[in-house]
Amino acid sequence: MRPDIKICGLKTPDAVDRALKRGATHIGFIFFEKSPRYIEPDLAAKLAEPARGKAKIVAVVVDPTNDELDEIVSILKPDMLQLHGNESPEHVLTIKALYGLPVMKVFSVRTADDLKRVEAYIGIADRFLFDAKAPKGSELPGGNGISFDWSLLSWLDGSVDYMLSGGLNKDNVAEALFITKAPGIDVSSGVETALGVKSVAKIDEFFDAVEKANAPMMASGS
Ligand SMILES: O=C(O)c1ccccc1N[C@@H]1O[C@H](COP(=O)(O)O)[C@@H](O)[C@H]1O
Repeated sequence: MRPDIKICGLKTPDAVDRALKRGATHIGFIFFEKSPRYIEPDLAAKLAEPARGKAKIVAVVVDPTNDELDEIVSILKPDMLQLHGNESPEHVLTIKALYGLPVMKVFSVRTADDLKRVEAYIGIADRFLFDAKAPKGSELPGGNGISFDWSLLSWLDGSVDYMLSGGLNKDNVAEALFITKAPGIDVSSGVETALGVKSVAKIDEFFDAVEKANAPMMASGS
């Protein structure tokens, strides 16, 4: 089965259109002001309109205040919140109770120990997202185009529903899927020509690579 595919950090109608045409299951908008992918909620709401009912609209936030969430949720009306900061299990529960939206909680991974934190969120977060740890000095908690050791995910309980992210691109996504069998994948900088600039050609190449990786094996010699 093809994994869920999230294209994140969208800022233009052509990139949204191409992601939807290629069958993205999720599209993400970044509400972290230091990011080159930051977007105002009202522009995100306009861009998201053609996606409603076709792909899940995901609002990506980092240790958000209730005021920030009030604004984003009321204007964008997302289908899901991606919590990309250090939100505690209690904070995740509070956010879910306040907004009634499913939450994808992000974990930054460098070693197997980083996966131990997941346990405290089981039954609380609706989905998990595993990203690489940001390099020292980076202002961005995500969107750094860096991968982690995908084999670490073999330590996860098989029932954990997650998306894999961090430095995925057309050249490595097949290997990432082969190693992890991830039920979902998420890409941002891997489909950009410059920081924050999405490329429809690169979006196409990414989907082509996933489809190729996912195609049934042809019986050799037949
Ligand atoms: O993309 C950003 O600028 C960003 C900012 C703040 C939090 C998350 C962000 N992006 C997320 O990072 C991962 C991986 O991105 P990449 O493919 O390695 O560039 C993805 O989940 C984005 O949602």
